[in-house]
Amino acid sequence: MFDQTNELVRSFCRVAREVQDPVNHNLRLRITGAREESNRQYALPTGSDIAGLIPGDFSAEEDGRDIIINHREEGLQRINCLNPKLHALQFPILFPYGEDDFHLGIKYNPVHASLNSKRKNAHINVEICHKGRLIKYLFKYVTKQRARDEIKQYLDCRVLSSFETVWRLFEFPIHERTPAVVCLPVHLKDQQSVTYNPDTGLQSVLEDPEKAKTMLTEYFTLNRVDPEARSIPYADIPSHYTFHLRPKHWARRKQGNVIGRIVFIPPGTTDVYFLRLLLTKISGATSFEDLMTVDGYLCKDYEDACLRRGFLSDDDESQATIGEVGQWGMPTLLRSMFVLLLLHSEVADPRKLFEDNWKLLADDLCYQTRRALDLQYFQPPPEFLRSEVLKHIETLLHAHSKELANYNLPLPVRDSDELLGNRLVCEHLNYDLCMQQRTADEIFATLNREQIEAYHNIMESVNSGVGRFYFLYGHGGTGKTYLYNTIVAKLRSQ
Ligand SMILES: Nc1ncnc2c1ncn2[C@@H]1O[C@H](COP(=O)(O)OP(=O)(O)OP(=O)(O)O)[C@@H](O)[C@H]1O
Repeated sequence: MFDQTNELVRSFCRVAREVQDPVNHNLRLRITGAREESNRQYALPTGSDIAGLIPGDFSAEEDGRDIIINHREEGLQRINCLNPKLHALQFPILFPYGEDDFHLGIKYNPVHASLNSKRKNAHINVEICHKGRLIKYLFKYVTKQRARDEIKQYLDCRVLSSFETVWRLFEFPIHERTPAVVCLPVHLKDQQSVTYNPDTGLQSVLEDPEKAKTMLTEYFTLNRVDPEARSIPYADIPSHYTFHLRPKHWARRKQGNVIGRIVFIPPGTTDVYFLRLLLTKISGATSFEDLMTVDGYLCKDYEDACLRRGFLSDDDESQATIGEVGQWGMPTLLRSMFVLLLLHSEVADPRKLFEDNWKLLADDLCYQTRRALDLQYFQPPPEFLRSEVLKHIETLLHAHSKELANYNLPLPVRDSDELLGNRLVCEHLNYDLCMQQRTADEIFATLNREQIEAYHNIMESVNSGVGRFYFLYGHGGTGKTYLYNTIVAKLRSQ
């Protein structure tokens, strides 16, 4: 592949052939950076910036990253490390087309690259360049990545580890997403986003019928022409149809497992939120007006249509919204959204909505409490977390001049630290449940017959709530503490 695609390799091979000929004894190959402007991602990289690409042992006699060529007549000739062709010579597998350096959109032929690496043709350049240590180094620097700020260097594409190089050359998957998700837009009539070239002029944008088409408008068109599509909700359309861009239209899906997701619109009074709500509930709409029409009556807006269809009479939609956002949103977002719902969405029973969802809204508070108390495994009591959520909601409501009482929500316990109980008790409750369970299981397996008998007696009393009083006695060193520890670990794990 290098012979065919890499200009530098071709030049070297040509010169190599020529120098075999005694007539061309004094032939000279010179590489010049004649390019006026470079499309490289990083100009003139320094050694410290490309820690992974410095060949050699960093020893005193190190000759930098220059390439040395042994010319028959003139002896050793140096190609300076600032020559932009250097990378293509040093790392022919990374820059198979003789590119100057890494840059966005770098040409890459994975089929040829992997074939080449299998055939090991990649060595040809290294031999010509007389840089044998390079091969050693490519493997050696696996353990020699001395990146100072690894994350930054990785993000800047400064470090390309040998694992990654091989991974990409062999086309192993970089990421996986199964099934593929198609994002479905929602917009009001004639309010879709349009991408256009500023040089073409706005009039031509307006006159282009394709610009007026979106997945949503074409969904309406599909419903007009395809009776089978009418039973499928907008969100499920990508599972059955694929969207083509030229011309824009939905066509029946022939293969592939794909799901659709309608873009999230925050709840509020915006019409587009209610349009989305209609699209999630109604199948087969043929136009925006069709969605707004209820029993032959054209409603004044989408909210009106939702009301007439009875979508806003209960809190199902609010519950579903919290449930949906709870899958991916942080609890802070959820709490803000809960308050937004209270403020704008006419929640019928705010108290029930709170009681059903407060645990979701408190997801981060357990962690925050642990950090505040510096007790890593402490499990705050539920009533404490519930009270903390209420405090957060109250603060958010205050920003809108509202009170918890306005929505019939319970009040938080003002001195909620009391709910946490005694600090010493908290410290004793600071244990990892899984670890306790493991310990209990491990020790239990080693108990002797008498210990097991005592264990079952005591545990039965605890589990049944009888609360008997036991006195464990025996000679010193006969395993009383051992048994006690087993029982404690078991009870703590519960
Ligand atoms: N079933 C068991 N399997 C393995 N080791 C055990 C078992 N029971 C007790 N041991 C070990 O025996 C030693 C003494 O046990 P332990 O300290 O529980 O005795 P004790 O009855 O509480 O002693 P003392 O009355 O002196 O406090 C400990 O090293 C403990 O790990």
